[in-house]
Amino acid sequence: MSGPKSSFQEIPVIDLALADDPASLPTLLGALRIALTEVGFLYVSNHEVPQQVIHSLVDILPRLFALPDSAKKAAALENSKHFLGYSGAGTEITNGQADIREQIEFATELAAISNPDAPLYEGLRGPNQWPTGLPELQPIVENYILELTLLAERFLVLVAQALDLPNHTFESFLSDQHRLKILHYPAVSPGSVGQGVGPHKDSSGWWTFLLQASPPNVKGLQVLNKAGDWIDVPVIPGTLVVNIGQAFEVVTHGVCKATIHRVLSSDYERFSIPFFQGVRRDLTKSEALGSLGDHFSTFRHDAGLESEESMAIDSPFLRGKYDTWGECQLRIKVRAHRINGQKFYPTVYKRYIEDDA
Ligand SMILES: O=C(O)CCC(=O)C(=O)O
Ligand SMILES: [Fe+2]
Repeated sequence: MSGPKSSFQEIPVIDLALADDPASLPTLLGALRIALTEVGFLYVSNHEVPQQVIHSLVDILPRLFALPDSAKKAAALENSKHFLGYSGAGTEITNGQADIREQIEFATELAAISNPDAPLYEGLRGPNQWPTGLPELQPIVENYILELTLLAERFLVLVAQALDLPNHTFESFLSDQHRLKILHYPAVSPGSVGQGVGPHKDSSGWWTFLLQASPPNVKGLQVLNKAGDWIDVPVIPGTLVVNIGQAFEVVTHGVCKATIHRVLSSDYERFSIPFFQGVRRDLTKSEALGSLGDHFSTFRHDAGLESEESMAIDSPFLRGKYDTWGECQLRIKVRAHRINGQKFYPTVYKRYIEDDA
């Protein structure tokens, strides 16, 4: 066991351009390994998502959220069995409290599953809903999802290398559906602070890639360090914020942590866009724990990385009664959006709501 682990005070920036030259790659991988095992949050710069793809999306946000209610309602999430579409501020609950943010959730465009024998969680797959009155939105969002899908895959190769694993180790955990949330945190009255989104670990994906889409003077995102202090994650133009999701924490046996974070509302409105790289819905607990267990047990013997907490993974996926990642996801969605749960998943609604595992 090493001494007390350093409690990070800021979020590291990983320059992906260093991967282009074999001479600088080891520097990148060393920094990434520290970010993975000691912080769980990082920025990436030189990520190669075309600036025009990002700018088009950022530019359209004010118009998107200024659409009339009727245009937003045309894409209402509560009409989607797949939990895709628009939901108003206060309708989503994190940590038992309503979040002050409105959002529109999209995903890789997929047809709904029609096989009645498919597991219930396959209902998460399905088509996007688009608000009316803003036809430019669809190609902009689709391009962005495509670029982020590619970036996220490239990034996983570096993560594998940083953790001494073969390049494509993590691809086998990915699903056909990645999800994108476009978030608007309205300003709260001057001087007050509200729950933009409550403290949480990301539970919907393998990794999260977040575009903070407001100017640098707009604060809000914070990360909890090991000493229990909230550390600001300021906007750094040209970067994306990248953080670990719970499935990755499970597969790495807690060596790489899904770090807790939150957003505080302020007297500035704020826009942000997390991309959640999807995890295979049929991934079971035994597969998640078994596949790389031996590899990560060697990390725990490595003096620099040994820690109690890395052995006690706190995960609803592991704790809960549901064996697949897909069912765990469906439960999360039903609990976050109860109208949809009641309407589309009546056979499991009560069980999921009452199960606080
Ligand atoms: O808006 C942000 O900066 C973070 C959002 C977030 O943590 C989430 O939606 O999981
Ligand atoms: Fe999050």
